[in-house]
Amino acid sequence: MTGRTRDREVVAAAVIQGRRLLLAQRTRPPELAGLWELPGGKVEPGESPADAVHRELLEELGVEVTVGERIGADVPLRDGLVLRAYRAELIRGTPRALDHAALCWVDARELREIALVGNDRGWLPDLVTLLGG
Ligand SMILES: Nc1nc2c([nH]c(=O)n2[C@H]2C[C@H](O)[C@@H](COP(=O)(O)OP(=O)(O)OP(=O)(O)O)O2)c(=O)[nH]1
Repeated sequence: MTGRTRDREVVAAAVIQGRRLLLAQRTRPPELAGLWELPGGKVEPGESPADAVHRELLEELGVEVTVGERIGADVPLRDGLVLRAYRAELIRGTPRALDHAALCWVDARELREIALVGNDRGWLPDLVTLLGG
């Protein structure tokens, strides 16, 4: 196959309030079900990463956010996808698990102990720092 000039991006949002980070528990696919992630999803064609964070959090959590700076390193995924994390700040609504099994707010200590999806584990030091841990 030829013609792919850029990796397609998956955005993941670090929503922090006080000293806690919002995590969402995946329901699918089976190998990821039960593990915790930063909410987000694939950037659609023609969409900016910030627009994708905004759309995904509205769809998945029913909230509006403003999107901030990048966090941590790029994580290469399969099929030419690259996973990137961004800070996001809640501006309207209370997060609800519309597309996840559950949500939780974790502090730095809880974050180190929770079962994150494998691809997100490299962000732990960056996230812990943001939480003041
Ligand atoms: N949203 C999100 N996806 C992640 C994270 N870590 C990680 O490896 N992934 C992977 C899981 C999936 O293979 C892919 C994103 O899938 P998704 O199911 O959240 O995205 P989407 O809503 O656009 O999915 P779809 O309906 O098109 O399948 O990235 C993370 O922290 N957040």
